[in-house]
Amino acid sequence: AYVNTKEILEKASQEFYAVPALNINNLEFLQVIIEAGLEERAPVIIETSEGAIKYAGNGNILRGAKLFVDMVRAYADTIDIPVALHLDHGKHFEFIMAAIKAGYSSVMIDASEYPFEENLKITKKIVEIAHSVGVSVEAELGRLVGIEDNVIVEEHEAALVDPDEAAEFVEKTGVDFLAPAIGTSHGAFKFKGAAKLDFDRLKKVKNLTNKPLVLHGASSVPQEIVKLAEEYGANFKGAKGVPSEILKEAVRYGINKVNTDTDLRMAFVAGLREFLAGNPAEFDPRKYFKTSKEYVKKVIKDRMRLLDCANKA
Ligand SMILES: O=C(COP(=O)(O)O)NO
Ligand SMILES: [Ca+2]
Ligand code: NA
Ligand SMILES: [Zn+2]
Repeated sequence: AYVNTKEILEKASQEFYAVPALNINNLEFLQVIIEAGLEERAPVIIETSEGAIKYAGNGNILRGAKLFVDMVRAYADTIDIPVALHLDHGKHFEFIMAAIKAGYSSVMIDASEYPFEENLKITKKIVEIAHSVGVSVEAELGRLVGIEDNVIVEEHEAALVDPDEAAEFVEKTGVDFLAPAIGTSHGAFKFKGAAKLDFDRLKKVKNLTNKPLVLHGASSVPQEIVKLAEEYGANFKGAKGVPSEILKEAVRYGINKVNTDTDLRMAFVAGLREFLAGNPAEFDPRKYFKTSKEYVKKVIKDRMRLLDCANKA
């Protein structure tokens, strides 16, 4: 069934488990996410960035948004696990409105690069619009280090979430779920030194807001995938993600939505490289994505179990 993201996350927050939010750009990722959800009996949160919407619609934003809603609903309306579609890192009004108009379950308004008051004002406006038509809203406080949606956020600018600000922010905006920056970053090259998240801030944000919380930049960059891809010519030197143990701890302290994009991308390309190296004569796209899809599916199933949302559909 096609549901509102808030429904999935409120339940997760009550029962202290988390659901992976899985980014898609094409049909193949959607197919294996649905298969994984059905096999694990897990709720499914699918998300698309603004770039994915532009990509799918050949630059036409509303067409791209509608394409994803129609694809996701074609699956969701015919299966018995809950499925939600979320706009990830909505930064531009045009994309947020297109997602709402097309029928997304929820939208993120990411105004985290602005000062607090500005972020609050922008987020409040989006919440009013989205809530008026039953769409739920995610917002972000603090900034991730490293590359944030192809905007390089310098180390020194990286500002982790201020828990007291978070309480005021949630109170004044009415946002449904919140992404507190606690030390992660997007992409395959996280952390300068040892992987470390600020759990003290996380616990405070949870206690002060009592809202479902989102961890961005949560890919683990499994080393076996890195090695396999490198065996077939990839160059992923220095790739590093969030260790599983740290993810489990984050869930214990109140993270309920775990944004996962990089791990899916790396599994897909590792499978593609391996398949193409071993099948020089193959040119049927229903075949040469096979290994890629298997690897992506396994990453997703493992993560559903790790986050404890398996058998929670
Ligand atoms: O935060 C993410 C994904 O993060 P990763 O790059 O760690 O998969 N999407 O919004
Ligand atoms: Ca941001
Ligand atoms: Na998001
Ligand atoms: Zn993110």
